Amino acid sequence: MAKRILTRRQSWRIDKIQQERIARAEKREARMLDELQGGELGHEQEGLVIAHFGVQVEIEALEGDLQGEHYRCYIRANLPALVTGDRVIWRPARQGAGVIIAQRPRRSELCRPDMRGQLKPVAANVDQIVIVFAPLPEPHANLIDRYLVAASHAGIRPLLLLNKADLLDGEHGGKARELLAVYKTLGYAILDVSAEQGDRLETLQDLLRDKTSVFVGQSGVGKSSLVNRLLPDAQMAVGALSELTHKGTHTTTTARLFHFPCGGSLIDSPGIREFGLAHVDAADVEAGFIEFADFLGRCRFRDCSHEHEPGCALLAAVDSGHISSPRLESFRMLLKNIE
Ligand SMILES: Nc1nc2c(ncn2[C@@H]2O[C@H](COP(=O)(O)OP(=O)(O)OP(=O)(O)O)[C@@H](O)[C@H]2O)c(=O)[nH]1
Ligand SMILES: [Zn+2]
Repeated sequence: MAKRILTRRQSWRIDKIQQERIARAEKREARMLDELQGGELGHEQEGLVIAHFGVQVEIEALEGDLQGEHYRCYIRANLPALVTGDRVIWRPARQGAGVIIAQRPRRSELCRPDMRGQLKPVAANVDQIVIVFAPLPEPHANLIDRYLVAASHAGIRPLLLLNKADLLDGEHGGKARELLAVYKTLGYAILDVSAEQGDRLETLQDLLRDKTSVFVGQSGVGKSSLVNRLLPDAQMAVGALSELTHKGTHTTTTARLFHFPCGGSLIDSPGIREFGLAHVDAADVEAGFIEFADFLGRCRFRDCSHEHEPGCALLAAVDSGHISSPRLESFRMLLKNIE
């Protein structure tokens, strides 16, 4: 893409347009704040972003008399973009409205490419990525490995969750049983449950407590079934969401934070469920394959493809049983996709 060189006159005009735009935004903000406060704003306090709607966010008050209540807040023009899960400082105004004053630093970010292919945060402060798979549809190790790489890249702990455990002993259970064993050996947190039969859901609830989680995984593995089990009033929450966005036009795209009755929170949206297919580079892939650490960089050839080369440290590790061959296959596939 050729960079356009601007004449002095053009760049002066652009500056002027930008200044006018900023001035307009400031005026709008001042008017809004005037309207809101009618002279009075409550004191500054901690809040949690529950959902985002254009220029407004829905926040939950985290302290004081208002704790647990939801407010519609305006975002000051000088603030960075906020996303679901952000911690903020805000001030209440009248009638369930308020103003965001500041954004707290984020512990973590989940990002997805936007329509222009640029990586944008969609959720903040997620502690755990629950990677759901099941005996049916038959799991692809490669997809699970992609999610693991993405989790490692985001610095967020993964939990591997095998749903439909009731099908494990049936004719379709073979592949899932094999994967269960592979990831257990690698030391990942892993649990098998059945959303339908309710098996081991209390153990899952324990693993969700005190954390903010997202659920990801292939279509049909039972994410909705699990969420419905864990969040009996999710339907109600979705109704409230439509009301907030007036005509409910944004209901399917914006992420929303829910509290599990048994403790812990969930951030969910169709977009978030597809997380993990975002951009990562070769170093991210290498870092995501934890059992490869001792062998990477030890191949005889620097540009080793780990397919057939003599002196390949990864192939040797497969031979000696330190790396499983499906993991190596999946590693090669991910690297190939990046190229
Ligand atoms: N046998 C069995 N079936 C289940 C279980 N959990 C969910 N299912 C079934 O699996 C199918 C898919 O479940 P969903 O919850 O819609 O899966 P999903 O991951 O949300 O799928 P998408 O919405 O396409 O992403 C449904 O027919 C469920 O009834 C389970 O524990 N055991
Ligand atoms: Zn090699």
